[in-house]
Amino acid sequence: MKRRIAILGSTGSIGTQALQVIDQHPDLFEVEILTAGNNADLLVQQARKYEPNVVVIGNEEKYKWVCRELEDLPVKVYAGKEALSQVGATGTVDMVLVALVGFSGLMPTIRAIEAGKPIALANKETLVVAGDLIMQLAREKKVPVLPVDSEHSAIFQCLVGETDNPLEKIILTASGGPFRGKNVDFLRKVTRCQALNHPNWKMGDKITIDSASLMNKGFEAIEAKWLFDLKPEQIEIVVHPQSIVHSMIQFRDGSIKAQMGLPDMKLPIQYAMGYPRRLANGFPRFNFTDFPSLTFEKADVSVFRNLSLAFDAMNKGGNMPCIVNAANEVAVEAFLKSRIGFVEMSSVIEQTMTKTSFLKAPVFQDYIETDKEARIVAAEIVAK
Ligand SMILES: NC(=O)C1=CN([C@@H]2O[C@H](COP(=O)(O)OP(=O)(O)OC[C@H]3O[C@@H](n4cnc5c(N)ncnc54)[C@H](OP(=O)(O)O)[C@@H]3O)[C@@H](O)[C@H]2O)C=CC1
Ligand SMILES: CC(=O)[C@@H](O)[C@H](O)COP(=O)(O)O
Ligand SMILES: [Mn+2]
Repeated sequence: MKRRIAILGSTGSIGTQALQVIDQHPDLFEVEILTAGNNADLLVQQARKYEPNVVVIGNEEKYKWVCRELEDLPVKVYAGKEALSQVGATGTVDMVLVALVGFSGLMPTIRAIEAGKPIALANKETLVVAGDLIMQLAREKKVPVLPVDSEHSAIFQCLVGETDNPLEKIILTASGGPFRGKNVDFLRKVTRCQALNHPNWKMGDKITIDSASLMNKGFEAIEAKWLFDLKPEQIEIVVHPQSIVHSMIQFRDGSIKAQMGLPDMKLPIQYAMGYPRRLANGFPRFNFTDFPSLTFEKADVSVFRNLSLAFDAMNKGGNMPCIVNAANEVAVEAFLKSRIGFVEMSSVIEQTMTKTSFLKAPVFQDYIETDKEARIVAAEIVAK
């Protein structure tokens, strides 16, 4: 039986690569649902090629156009936020790949878990915002949350066969982004274009800026805490500019296991979609002699302050990571629109952390309220 996949965010970097994985394995996977935010053109092209049962366009103004373009196909078309949240829970879906960006991934993930659907999770912000709630719900519903993020997929792969061996720590690798080795004065002047020029990965704009500011690595630490049930002090960050070692785990005897390969998201996407099987593929192979020097260095948190802000939030707990996520989304958008500079993103986040109501033990509705409040606070700081 083919595994029927819902791809939430099919028009993005992860979504389009997931479709390339499916192209490699037409005998194993079937596209059941595709969703887009604004990119109706690409959604329609994808729907014509993969003939899913359902498509959802986030932007309701494009609903009629998508309906017209697909009227000759037996595809159900829906639009809007509520449809996006519900669609993963559809009965015919076997697995939901959450490839949405930011807070928008939270509700669809919750609804899919509630419906008992295995999750392939690319959307790290969902775990940053409400990792306690998501993992608790997944345990209750006995639903696997399979990491797609390359570092977490690496750790997950290293953990296979190690259930009785507790971890001493994990070592998350960071490329260091386009500004590795630069100082704050340099960062003050960087442009949107420079920040979007990631050295190793071609990704969506938001995560690319997060990689440049190292917020991505801070978020990945929080993501790892929840996925692998770790204490903050068990999470180490190491800058590895070649992005070949995707991450490592260290056991109590000091032994370290690493997962390696070329920087290509199709592998972790395929691993999650095919889990527990490793599927054959024709993706390019890593060759050691092409990379005679794999290097490792410390992250400079005095320059890349977002990394320590994320660790502060993880240590503080409660709704603080949710506050940081909201502030970061506002700050990244403002930077991309050239309303604030690169370094100012950290100030917006830091101030939002002190000005938004802190809750030690938030419940679901608190996360929704916190997200709203923190966005207002951050937007006011940006406006000033
Ligand atoms: N790209 C990568 O290599 C990696 C990404 N990730 C994570 O995966 C997630 C996706 O990243 P990436 O693919 O790069 O992002 P992209 O920006 O490339 O794609 C995001 C997708 O989500 C859709 N979308 C965005 N906002 C909304 C919204 N409000 N409502 C409905 N749909 C929306 C977009 O639709 P449209 O374009 O049609 O508007 C698009 O399909 C992120 O959480 C990221 O951190 C993790 C590891 C690696
Ligand atoms: C591909 C992937 O998983 C990204 O999250 C990647 O980690 C970004 O690179 P950085 O290490 O520069 O953040
Ligand atoms: Mn990653």
